[in-house]
Amino acid sequence: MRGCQMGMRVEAHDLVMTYGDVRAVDGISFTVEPGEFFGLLGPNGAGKTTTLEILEGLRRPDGGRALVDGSDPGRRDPKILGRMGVQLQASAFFEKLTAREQLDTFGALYDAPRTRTDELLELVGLRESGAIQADKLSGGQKQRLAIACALVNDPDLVFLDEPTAALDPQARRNLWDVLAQLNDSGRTVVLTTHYMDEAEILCDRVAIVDRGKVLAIDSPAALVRGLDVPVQISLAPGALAPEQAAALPGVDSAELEQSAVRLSTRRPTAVLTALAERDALEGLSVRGATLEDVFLDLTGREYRA
Ligand SMILES: Nc1ncnc2c1ncn2[C@@H]1O[C@H](COP(=O)(O)OP(=O)(O)OP(=O)(O)O)[C@@H](O)[C@H]1O
Repeated sequence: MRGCQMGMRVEAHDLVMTYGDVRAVDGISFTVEPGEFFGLLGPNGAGKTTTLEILEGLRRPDGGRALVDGSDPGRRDPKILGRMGVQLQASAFFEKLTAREQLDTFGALYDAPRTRTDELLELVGLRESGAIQADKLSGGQKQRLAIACALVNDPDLVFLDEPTAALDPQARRNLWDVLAQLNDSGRTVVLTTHYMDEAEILCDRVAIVDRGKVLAIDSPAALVRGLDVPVQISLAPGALAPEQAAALPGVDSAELEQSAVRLSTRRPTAVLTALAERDALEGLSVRGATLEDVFLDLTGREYRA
C-alpha cells in the first residue's frame, strides 16, 4: 500500500431523508477535512447509517447535497468511487471462500497487486486466519475481514458503519488499534458509532447526532471542556469520613456511596492537594466529564445506545 494517502474532503450540506412519516435525516451538515478521522455518534435510529449511505452515494437524499472531493457521490463517478472504501453495517462474504480468497477476489476487481492480500491480512490481524472460510470466522474476525475488504483498492477515504458493533469489549479494543492505523497515513476515515468511548478515543472530531439532527460538532476534548460539570473523586473505603471530606477546601459536596466517600469538585487540584496532606490519596479514582455528559447536557436525556 502507498505510504502516504491523499485524503478526501467530504461535505454534507443540509441533508434530508424521509421514510414515510420518519424524518430520519433532518438537515444534517458538516465537513470532513482530508486526513481527518471523523465520527458520527448517536443512539440507535439517530440517522447515522442513512447519512453515511448518502455520502457513500448509495442513497439519494430527499434534500440537500453530498460532496466527496467536490463531486456528487450519487453520480457514481468511477474516479471518485475508485478512491473510496466502504464497510457496511452488515457484511456479505462469499461464504465458502477463505479470508485470503475473499481478498484476492475483491482485489482482482480493482487490479490490486497480489501482495495486497498479505498486507491487508497483516494490517487487520488476520495473518494466521487467512485459510479459514469466512463463515467459520468469529464475529470480531468477520469485522476485521470486512474492514480489510474495504481497503483492497487502497482508498483515500474509508467509510465504516458501526465497525465494532456486537463485539465483546476486548475484541472492540483490539479492533480500535486497527482503526487508528487506518488514518495514520493520511486517509480520511468517516465512522459511525453508538459507543461514546470509541468516538472519544478514535476521532479527531465527532458530530453528535440525535433524531436526525447534528447537535454539536467538535473534538471530543473540546466538547467535554465546554461543559461545566464537576469532577468526581471517589476515595478508598475508610480514607476519610464524609463530613471530613465535605470540609476540605474546594469540595462542593461529599456523600457516602456504598462504603466509599464520593466528592464532587470544580477545583480538583485544591482537593487533591488537601487529600495528599491528609495522606488520603491511596486507592482514589478521579472521573472527569465524558461525552455521555455532553449528550445529557445537549438533550436532557441519559445516553442509551
Ligand atoms: N429503509 C428504511 N425504511 C424505513 N425507515 C428506515 C429505513 N432506514 C432507516 N429507517 C428509519 O430511519 C431512522 C434512522 O435510521 P438509521 O439506520 O439511519 O439510524 P442509525 O443512527 O444508523 O441507527 P442504527 O445505529 O440503529 O443503525 C430510524 O428511525 C429507522 O427506523
